[in-house]
Amino acid sequence: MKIALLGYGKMGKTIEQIAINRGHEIVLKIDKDNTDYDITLADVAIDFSIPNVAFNNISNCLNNGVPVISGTTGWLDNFNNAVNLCNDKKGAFIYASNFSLGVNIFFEMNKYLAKMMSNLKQYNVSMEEIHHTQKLDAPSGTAISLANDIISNNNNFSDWKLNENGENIIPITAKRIEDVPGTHTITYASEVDTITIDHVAHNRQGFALGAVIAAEWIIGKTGVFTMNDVLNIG
Ligand SMILES: NC(=O)C1=CN([C@@H]2O[C@H](COP(=O)(O)OP(=O)(O)OC[C@H]3O[C@@H](n4cnc5c(N)ncnc54)[C@H](O)[C@@H]3O)[C@@H](O)[C@H]2O)C=CC1
Ligand SMILES: O=C(O)C1=N[C@H](C(=O)O)C[C@H](O)C1
Repeated sequence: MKIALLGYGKMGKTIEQIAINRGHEIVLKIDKDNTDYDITLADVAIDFSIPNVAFNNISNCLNNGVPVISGTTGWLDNFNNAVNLCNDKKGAFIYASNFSLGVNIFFEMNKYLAKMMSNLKQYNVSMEEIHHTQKLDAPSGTAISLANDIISNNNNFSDWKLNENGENIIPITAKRIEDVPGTHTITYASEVDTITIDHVAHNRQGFALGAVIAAEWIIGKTGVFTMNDVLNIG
């Protein structure tokens, strides 16, 4: 498979190693100094870039009939536009706030726990995410997915806020610490006890492998998909 890497930073480079080990060819490595390219050279594109260029990258792929996987976070104001463009062009597109198998299992655990806690109003939920200091967005895309899944599965919470508490609000704290690949913790606390679940990434390999598996899976398909479709969980 001929792969275009849209974004050749920490994730782009990790994806490159895994893709080559799985027998794929990297035909384009695009970064901020190299944005003039012919996307039709690729069978599939993998976008791990920056929030304000992700939608342009995705649109360019969809307008040229190239299936696209995007892991870039912080651009979701344009998500519905990407979905509409994909449907108009009969293209293929997957966005995931987190491509790792472990986090996708964690997403399911979070939904299950949120549902279980729905009748237990004595518990307040909160979330903490920790990432490296170069991260541009806060809260993380993964934290937003987790919060939205709690809201969909638990009647006690209707919104999330960064560093803000309030009735029916899930407060999210974002910490930035050198070299942390990604840690997410969800806490339900009552006066008598605390229940905590967490996911700790040890490196970026899990995210990158999931993105390459998604790219392999999407070839020949039409539509907007999620990692649940790829991994067949949930
Ligand atoms: N969904 C997931 O599983 C994961 C998502 N991420 C997200 O992926 C994104 C990238 O993360 P990192 O690789 O750690 O960041 P990074 O800062 O190391 O790399 C970003 C790259 O984007 C490039 N870039 C800038 N302008 C561009 C343009 N116009 N076209 C193409 N590339 C351009 C930069 O030159 C750089 O190479 C972030 O949004 C991060 O939150 C990161 C890890 C996992
Ligand atoms: O920027 C990162 O590094 C990560 N970003 C994603 C997010 O915002 O959730 C996924 C992962 O946690 C690493």
